[in-house]
Amino acid sequence: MSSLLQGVNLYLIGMMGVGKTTVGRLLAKQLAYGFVDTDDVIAQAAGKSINQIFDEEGEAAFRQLESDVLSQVCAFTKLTIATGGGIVLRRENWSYLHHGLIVWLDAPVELIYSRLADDTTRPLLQDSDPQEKLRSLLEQRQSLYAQADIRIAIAQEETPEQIATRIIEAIPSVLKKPVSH
Ligand SMILES: Nc1ncnc2c1ncn2[C@@H]1O[C@H](COP(=O)(O)OP(=O)(O)O)[C@@H](O)[C@H]1O
Ligand SMILES: O=C(O)C1=C[C@@H](OP(=O)(O)O)[C@@H](O)[C@H](O)C1
Ligand SMILES: [Mg+2]
Repeated sequence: MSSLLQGVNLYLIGMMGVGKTTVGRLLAKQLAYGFVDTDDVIAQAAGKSINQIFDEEGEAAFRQLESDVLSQVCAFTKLTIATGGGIVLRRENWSYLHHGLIVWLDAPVELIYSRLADDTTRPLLQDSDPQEKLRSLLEQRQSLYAQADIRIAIAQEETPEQIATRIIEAIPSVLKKPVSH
């Protein structure tokens, strides 16, 4: 698979809680790729948590940092990159994402909510009705996520290992060269 990919980066996109960070790390290992999580790079560079960045600088400043990180990582090859759920919002980010293969991890809001109900690290979910907030974020973003090269629909009870395997199995179908006439 690594030889088929020829070093092309894989970008995982999708809603918060869908498993981009968890699956991305496994996927990188399986492909002998490096692993980057854009949120981790942002937090390390800023010297504070994502919550603190949102609190102290606001979402717009976070989105700028996110674009800056993405523009830098896309210069490298052989990476699996777990993005933050909102990376799809800025048009300029798509020009970076399209340097590689874009994989959308798609799961129902109920599954995501069951994972994040007690989570305090997602500033956008610190809301009086987090499940409704997830619903409205997904509604705003669904058509953007759908621009990915590969969609992986995630069912309840699927392990991160099973999801990583399904991604690897889906790659050849999008790497096929078009038939020349
Ligand atoms: N396939 C899975 N099955 C069960 N729990 C999972 C799975 N993938 C991720 N999780 C858990 O869900 C939470 C969110 O996962 P994470 O990888 O941080 O998602 P994202 O990066 O998309 O926000 C974490 O607690 C993680 O351990
Ligand atoms: O959906 C979003 O807008 C966000 C998702 C988070 O990352 P994960 O998708 O890894 O949770 C993080 O970037 C920030 O809290 C904003
Ligand atoms: Mg993540």
